[in-house]
Amino acid sequence: MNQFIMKGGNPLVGDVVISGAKNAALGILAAAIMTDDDVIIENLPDVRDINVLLEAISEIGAQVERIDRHSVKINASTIREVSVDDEYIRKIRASYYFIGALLGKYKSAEVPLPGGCNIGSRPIDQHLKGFRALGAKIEIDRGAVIAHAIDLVGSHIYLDVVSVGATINVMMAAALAEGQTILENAAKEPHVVDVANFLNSMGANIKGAGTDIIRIRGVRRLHGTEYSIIPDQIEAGTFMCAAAITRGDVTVKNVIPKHLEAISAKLIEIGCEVIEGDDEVRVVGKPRQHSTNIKTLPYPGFPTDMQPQMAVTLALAEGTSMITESIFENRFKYVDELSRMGGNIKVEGNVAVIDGVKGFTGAQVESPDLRAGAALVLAGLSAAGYTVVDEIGYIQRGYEKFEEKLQALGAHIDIVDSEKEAQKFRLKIG
Ligand SMILES: CC(=O)N[C@H]1[C@@H](OP(=O)(O)OP(=O)(O)OC[C@H]2O[C@@H](n3ccc(=O)[nH]c3=O)[C@H](O)[C@@H]2O)O[C@H](CO)[C@@H](O)[C@@H]1O
Ligand SMILES: C=C(OP(=O)(O)O)C(=O)O
Repeated sequence: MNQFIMKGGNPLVGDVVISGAKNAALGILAAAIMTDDDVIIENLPDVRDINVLLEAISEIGAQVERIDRHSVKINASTIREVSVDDEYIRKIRASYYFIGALLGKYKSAEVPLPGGCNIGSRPIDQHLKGFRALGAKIEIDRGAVIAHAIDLVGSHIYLDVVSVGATINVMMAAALAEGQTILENAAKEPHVVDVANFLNSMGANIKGAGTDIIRIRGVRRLHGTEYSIIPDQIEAGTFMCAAAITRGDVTVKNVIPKHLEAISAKLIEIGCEVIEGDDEVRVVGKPRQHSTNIKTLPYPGFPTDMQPQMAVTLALAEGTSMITESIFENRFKYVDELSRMGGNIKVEGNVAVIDGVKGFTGAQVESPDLRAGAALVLAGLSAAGYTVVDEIGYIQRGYEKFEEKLQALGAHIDIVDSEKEAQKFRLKIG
């Protein structure tokens, strides 16, 4: 029963080095099985979802060699089966990337329907529509997607909704199809571009990633590569909000400031100082921060994965803010937990109306999902007294050594697994 325990009130001050992007790494690791050569991947975040995916890659017969905590060598020439399944892989979202990767390479895949955070209904109809357009036969049988093709042939595919997962998945399968695929209404997220760059470094011919039309000319085979993953936009944004929430002064390092523009713009709007460098962004929180309105949108809009952290920031700003969640309908589950700490947020449909309060008070709360959990930790860091956040497994799916990075910025936070340890923490902090 691991929990985060923290005593709030310290402004966070200092530098934090951002890890590799989880959501890019998940696509890249799956794509790494599309060649029989060695693939070396660097700047992998050491988080649970990545470790689950690596385990699954090794279970289907590929060789996975850890070079160090953040690098891995994969050789998939020994893959013996195209059926991926275990109790952990069912729980993560990115298991769906095995469909595109295996279908592209072996023209056959059997993968359980994906899990991931329970943030709304998360269909994969657009992924399947794309695979079918490439010539695959798809069935859903006993909770698994079963996909087969004699040959994959390039096609013109229009995605009905902008989907990160469908864009990456179809791009992977099309990379080894015959002829050209044109993917319209594609997602433009930095991780889509990173997976495309990775595939191109393996010999794929993908043009236009980062725009809404991606052209993929299929190649016969992909070769080995060495590739370093981009920094995590959402981890960086989370620490930027931590600076604002605690009225601190934090420089997030090893980032691509362009990827953070939507977040920086909102922090500037509420009165924070945001100073961009080449590969760092410094956020200086101000005693008086004010309200604003936000609508989550596909990139370059404001990311849904930053919505809870920004809501906590606005919950401590003067005035009334509105957040419209337009991607996932069930992403306000932190609201009840935050109200235990004194937050004043009302949700109607996909809109949260946030009345700023002067401060939070510590409480015992439960993390409902990954980003909501991180947001509650940020709330606890500003709250008077002690806060305990339960169900931290969600948070560990996507944040590497969250407590250590926060401690280095001066936060009083730790992980404890018993009341005795919690008591020890309280005695130490006083
Ligand atoms: C592992 C990973 O990278 N997860 C990210 C990915 O999730 P995920 O890939 O699940 O999200 P999508 O971009 O696919 O979903 C966007 C919207 O499209 C809808 N949709 C999606 C696919 C489909 O076939 N049909 C359909 O209707 C979804 O319900 C949602 O409303 O992008 C989300 C949006 O940036 C992020 O919140 C997640 O962190
Ligand atoms: C929602 C997220 O992850 P997943 O899609 O894996 O559930 C996330 O990274 O915020």
